[in-house]
Amino acid sequence: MAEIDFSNISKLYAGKPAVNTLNLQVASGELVCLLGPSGCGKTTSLRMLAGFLTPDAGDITLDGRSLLPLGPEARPTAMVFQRYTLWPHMNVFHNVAFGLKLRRVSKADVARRVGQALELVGLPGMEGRSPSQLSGGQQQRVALARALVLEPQVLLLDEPLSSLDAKLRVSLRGEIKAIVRELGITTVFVTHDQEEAMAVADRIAVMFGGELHQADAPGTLYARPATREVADFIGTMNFLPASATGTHLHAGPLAFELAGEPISGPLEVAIRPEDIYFAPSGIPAEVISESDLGHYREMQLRVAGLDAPLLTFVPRGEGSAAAVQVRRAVVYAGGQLVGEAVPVPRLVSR
Ligand SMILES: Nc1ncnc2c1ncn2[C@@H]1O[C@H](COP(=O)(O)OP(=O)(O)OP(=O)(O)O)[C@@H](O)[C@H]1O
Repeated sequence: MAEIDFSNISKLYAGKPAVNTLNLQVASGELVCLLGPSGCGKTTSLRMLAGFLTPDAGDITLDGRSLLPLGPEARPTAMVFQRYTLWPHMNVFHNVAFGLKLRRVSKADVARRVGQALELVGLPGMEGRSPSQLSGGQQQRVALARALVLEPQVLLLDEPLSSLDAKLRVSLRGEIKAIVRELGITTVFVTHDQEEAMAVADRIAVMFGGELHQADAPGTLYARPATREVADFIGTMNFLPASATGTHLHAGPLAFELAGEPISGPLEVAIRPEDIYFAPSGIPAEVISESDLGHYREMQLRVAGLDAPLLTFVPRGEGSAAAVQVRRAVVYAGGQLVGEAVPVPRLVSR
């Protein structure tokens, strides 16, 4: 078991909260990504969990026991940092073995565990190499082996892939996911890259300005962003001002039925670009710009009755027409999600 609980955690710098009343649970064996723009408090949260920073309020527990009285070295956590932090004068073996030696593990066990850890990260037999003889990706694998060899209950990853090139990032993130799954190790992974978070996480915790806005599975986060900020940050979104009467919503010529409590007043309807499609029976629209992005086309549309253009993604091979329809939308009041909405077919006047 290794269940983490951030309970009402706050951290202030010069009286300003870097993390404000964070409540977040990470289940045993779960991989949770902390995601958000620069300065949102994700690194501060991770460092409090690791013991490098002390919270000003709240508690962090592991399996119900507070971690706060323990220094970093006494916590059952191991961290991998953004920059390869290998000791350049030590070979791979000694880099990975370092923590075990501090723990007075026997020589034979050190050799066995280092061998196993290197195998796990795909670098078997590399013990004798010096860090300068390794690529960036290999160095980060060694850093991962150095963390895993300690058999921590909790693995902490602080932007571990951000100094690698794009292709390598994609392959290594897949490997990290597979390794932590195999080991069943509770993992907290900090990233500002939403695609990375979507690809690796069981759940993503999205933070803005020190506040947690939503912690959900990637699919849920994408389909039902809890706040307008999450909706804007994750993927691409069209926002339209709308008004409501009960469960009937209007955004210019678009009419929706809200699946939720009746509501009144000003709202915003948010529509993913891929949920806008060409349909001859839809609302008149004109393509004002278009870019071919390979597997799909991105189009700006001027839709009759709407002030702002709508962005749509059109799969390769699909044609366009002079009218559009909407598949689904999500609705925000005061920046908070109030529900999903489905379009009401437009009555065609004859
Ligand atoms: N040592 C410090 N002294 C003062 N302010 C700090 C300190 N460390 C962080 N902050 C502030 O706390 C807030 C949260 O910082 P944090 O590093 O946790 O954000 P982050 O989401 O990890 O950002 P990034 O992706 O840029 O690392 C920021 O406003 C930052 O400026």
